[in-house]
Amino acid sequence: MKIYKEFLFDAAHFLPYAEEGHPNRRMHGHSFRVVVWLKGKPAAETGIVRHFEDVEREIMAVREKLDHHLLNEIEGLEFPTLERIAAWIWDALATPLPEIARVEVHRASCREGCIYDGPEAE
Ligand SMILES: Nc1nc2c(c(=O)[nH]1)N=C([C@H](O)[C@H](O)COP(=O)(O)OP(=O)(O)OP(=O)(O)O)CN2
Ligand SMILES: [Zn+2]
Repeated sequence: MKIYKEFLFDAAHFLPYAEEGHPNRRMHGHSFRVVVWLKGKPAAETGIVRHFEDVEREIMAVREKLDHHLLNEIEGLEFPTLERIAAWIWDALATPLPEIARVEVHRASCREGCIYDGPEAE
């Protein structure tokens, strides 16, 4: 069974590999919506896979590191594409939430997104 929790963040970034003069190379901002999925068997005694309070605490700690930051300045996000952001969030949550099964990062304004099912699914 899978459960999910969403969070939103806003951040600035630029894509250093873009051509000189390309808008992607200039610093700009986006609003992101992230969906974190956890997979497991609900415990017989509680009926839950993982308490949403635990999930909320961990994803808010991650959100704190991303929201209103320049993503390029964050270690591991020097090339802050949707793909890198999804993998970075996975890596940040994999230890505290080992039931993690998927990270979705959506950028609604561009109708774009990325789904990452972890390193073993690559
Ligand atoms: N595969 C990917 N390609 C691109 C990514 C990415 O993360 N993965 N990111 C970008 C840039 O972030 C770019 O800003 C997105 O550009 P674009 O789709 O042109 O959207 P806008 O910046 O115009 O969107 P707003 O509506 O202004 O938010 C490029 N490629
Ligand atoms: Zn961008």
